[in-house]
Amino acid sequence: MLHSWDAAAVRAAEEPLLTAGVPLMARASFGLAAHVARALRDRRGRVGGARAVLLVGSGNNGGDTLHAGALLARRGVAVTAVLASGRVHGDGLAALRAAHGRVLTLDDACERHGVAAPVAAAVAAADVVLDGLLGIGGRGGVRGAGARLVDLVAAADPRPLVVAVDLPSGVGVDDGTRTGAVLDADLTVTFGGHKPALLLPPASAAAGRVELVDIGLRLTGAPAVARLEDHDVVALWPVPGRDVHKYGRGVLGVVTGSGHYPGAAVLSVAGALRTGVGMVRYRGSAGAQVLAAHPEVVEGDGRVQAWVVGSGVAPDDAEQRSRARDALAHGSRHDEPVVVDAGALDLLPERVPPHVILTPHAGELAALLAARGERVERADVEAGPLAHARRAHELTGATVLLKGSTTVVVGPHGATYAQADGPAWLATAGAGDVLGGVLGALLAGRASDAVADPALPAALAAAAALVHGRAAHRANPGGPVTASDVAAALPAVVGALVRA
Ligand SMILES: NC(=O)C1=CN([C@@H]2O[C@H](COP(=O)(O)OP(=O)(O)OC[C@H]3O[C@@H](n4cnc5c(N)ncnc54)[C@H](O)[C@@H]3O)[C@@H](O)[C@H]2O)[C@@H](O)CC1
Ligand SMILES: Nc1ncnc2c1ncn2[C@@H]1O[C@H](COP(=O)(O)OP(=O)(O)O)[C@@H](O)[C@H]1O
Ligand SMILES: [K+]
Repeated sequence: MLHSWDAAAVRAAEEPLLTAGVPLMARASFGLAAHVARALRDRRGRVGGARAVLLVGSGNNGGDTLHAGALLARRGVAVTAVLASGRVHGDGLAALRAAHGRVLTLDDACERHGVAAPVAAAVAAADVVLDGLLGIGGRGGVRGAGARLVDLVAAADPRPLVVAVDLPSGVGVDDGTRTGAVLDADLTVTFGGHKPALLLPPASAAAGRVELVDIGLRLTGAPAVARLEDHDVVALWPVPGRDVHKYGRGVLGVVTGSGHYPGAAVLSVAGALRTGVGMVRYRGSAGAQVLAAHPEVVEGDGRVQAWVVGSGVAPDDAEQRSRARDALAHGSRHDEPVVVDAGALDLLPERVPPHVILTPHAGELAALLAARGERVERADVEAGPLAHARRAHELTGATVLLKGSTTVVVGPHGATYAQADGPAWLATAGAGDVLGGVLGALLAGRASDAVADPALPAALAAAAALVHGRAAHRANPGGPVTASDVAAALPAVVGALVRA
């Protein structure tokens, strides 16, 4: 599992080490210089003779950058530091000057007249640019001279390699927001531990590849945001024991699809069956289509361990909405986890337990919040997925899985995941219906655990997103997929993950 820690946790871990005189900045800058040197070697065959530009802000992030620049200068790199502030890290600046690095400043005249010619020339000639404007001390986006530097580098042609120091400057460190100018990096070299912005959308898209430099921090306690990796899945998966029978594996009740959208029922059932479940009981108006596609499904009432409701349930299908409402009420009152998707999100009671899991996309989450009196539009959710998923969790009590290119999951006790496992090809109609089925199958298999441990539904939701994304890759590596292809790829993905 990949963990990330917020700025306060990182500072708390740094403090005793700094008091004890541990040279954290030397460790950070040494690791940074080593990664930059490797990237230069990969790109141009050798380190010596390369040209580097350092964008240097007023804090320790700029200090790391200046020290790394000094190390690179001693390896034969022509280093130019551009100081975006009149006040920069003194030791770092002295180290760079001692290593014969060049230093350019953006004085007041430049502030008024744009970026000075020597700066523009240095950026145009650079093989690599190190973004050390702001680190975990950044508040709001990059402003002033720094913002002009960001624009200058972003427009450079050919584009130099961009390395973000600790994290891309100006992103919301703890919430993953992106305000103002942000320089998209090819590589981020982060110190001590990942920061939430490196996992959370939309900021995570600016980080590029992320390398972690161990500077000896002891980061303990719960991470701010986690990301499941393949090897985490097996511990969460309801792998059947030798003597299990179908009812013991879990029965999933599915109330999805409608006259308008029978395909959603077929796809949600496909997701569940191919993830592995003892039995699917289908209730609803698309029974004929479901049975034609999946003869193993049982239609009608009967005992279930978990539910999936809402995918493809049309607003004017009163009968199917009433079934979904009943299932939701029953599941939230009893020990039956419920996945609530699409057409059932507006049927949610005021408060529900965390074994009710909402699976909206950004537009649906905005509508859910707006129905609860929040002034939110889809664009707001996209700009701050974590904050809005959290708000929905606080308002409803439900675990919230917010779909997107990176899927964000929020549950109780701070359980937070950000999964980025699927290709962009997965943005296709019906893919969300398959995901609902995957999650439903997992919950049916672990129903009593998911009720007993309020944080488990969030972990299972993250596992469902991981498997769903992997299945999209496997269905057609590097190319287009249909939702049916994704479902068809699930058994092999699950098999590979639980055998590993
Ligand atoms: N404390 C240490 O010894 C270590 C710190 N490290 C580095 O230090 C960084 C944190 O350093 P700092 O706490 O000095 O903070 P930063 O370097 O992130 O920046 C803080 C400075 O930027 C200014 N600032 C904040 N928001 C701004 C904005 N939007 N526009 C323009 N200026 C803004 C502040 O007034 C302050 O002067 C980490 O990200 C990491 O790179 C690492 O070297 C590890 C060790
Ligand atoms: N750009 C993207 N990259 C990767 N996955 C994506 C992207 N956009 C959407 N997805 C995923 O595709 C699925 C789309 O679901 P959804 O929007 O509910 O579609 P539908 O309602 O048609 O099934 C979700 O699992 C979502 O996380
Ligand atoms: K930075």
